[in-house]
Amino acid sequence: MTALSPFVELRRKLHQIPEPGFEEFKTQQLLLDELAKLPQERLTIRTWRTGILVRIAGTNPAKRFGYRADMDGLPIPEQTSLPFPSLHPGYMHACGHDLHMAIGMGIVSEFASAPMKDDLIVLFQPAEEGPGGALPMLGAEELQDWMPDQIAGLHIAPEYPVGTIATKPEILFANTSELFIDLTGRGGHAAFPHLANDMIVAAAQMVGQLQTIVARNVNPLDSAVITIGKIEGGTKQNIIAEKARLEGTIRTLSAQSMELVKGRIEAVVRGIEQSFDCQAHIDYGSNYKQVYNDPALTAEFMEWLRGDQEYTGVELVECPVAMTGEDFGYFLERIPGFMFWLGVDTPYGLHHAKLEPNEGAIDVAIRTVSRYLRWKSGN
Ligand SMILES: CC(=O)N[C@@H](CCC[C@H](N)C(=O)O)C(=O)O
Repeated sequence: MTALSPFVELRRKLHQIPEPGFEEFKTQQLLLDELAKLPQERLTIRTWRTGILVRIAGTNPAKRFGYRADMDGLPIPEQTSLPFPSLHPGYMHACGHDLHMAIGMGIVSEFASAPMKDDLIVLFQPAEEGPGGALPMLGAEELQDWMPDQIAGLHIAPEYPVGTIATKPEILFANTSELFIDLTGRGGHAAFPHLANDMIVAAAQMVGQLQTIVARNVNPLDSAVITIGKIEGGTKQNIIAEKARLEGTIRTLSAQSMELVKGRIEAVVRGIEQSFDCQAHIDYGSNYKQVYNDPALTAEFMEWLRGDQEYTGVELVECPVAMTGEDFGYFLERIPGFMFWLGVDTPYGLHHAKLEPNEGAIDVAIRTVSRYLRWKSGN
């Protein structure tokens, strides 16, 4: 039996301890323990909340390159057949952040042993799935004197084969806003609906009406999504529900469409309040900026990948924009750089309980990002 790469082993350990955003305590400790095993001469390690910032000093630095990996898991009960399943009931690394961190550690390890000319800052960032760690990390005191001049990040892509990298210049991922709507009416006996205001019926109406916004209000040549991923309401089958809560997310390609969609949501909610004689409260939770890849740097990276194919073995795909969100958009708003998809070849999509990414992608990413950074740094 061939030995596992240390970064595949690390991914498996991380996979077993998925944690919610800003509660990545065990994850942070595991990463700190792994960092402590590396040659320390060029490393400086800082923690920020549950995140970690690592500087790998270059041999003759003129620039600072940045690389970011996100850390949090999702509230999904795992249904994979993996021999190393989540040990945290109801939580799973179902968005690949376990691979993202293992790749980040592989990149630190590469440059800790054989530094490049320039400095490298590797950021292990909490809370990408929510409430968003990128924006507060950018404002963190710990980052200010290490702010990168250029930054990159990746996300696993179930639909591409291992060995594929997919990206594009300009917009890659959508603008996002979370959406929480609380409805309060009047509860009562199931047999006397005329004496109550049923918030289950109001919530059901609301879901249907919200779906008309994308179909009827957004320009069909633009793109938007409203997904309600969770509904809560009621206490028992023969009690009319006094309260209901809808939880969802809004995605748009333009900032203007986000404003339009929010305006229409508010109109729909006001209508429900009137027609059901109830109170509604909207909370937009956290909002992420679009992921906008720097056109020149992305084109250069794509060109480099094509030229370096015989060494990296990577197949480059110029992909379409996706309606996924990523708080990495905040890094890209401040620092020129790009994000790309990394093929992990698995039939189940992101946020699915059966997601089983092919771990062969870990070494592909470490090798490719390291080679690219050395090339950019001139060694
Ligand atoms: C890559 C990915 O799946 N990202 C998440 C980001 C979530 C943002 C926020 N919590 C929201 O739901 O709007 C995604 O769902 O796209």
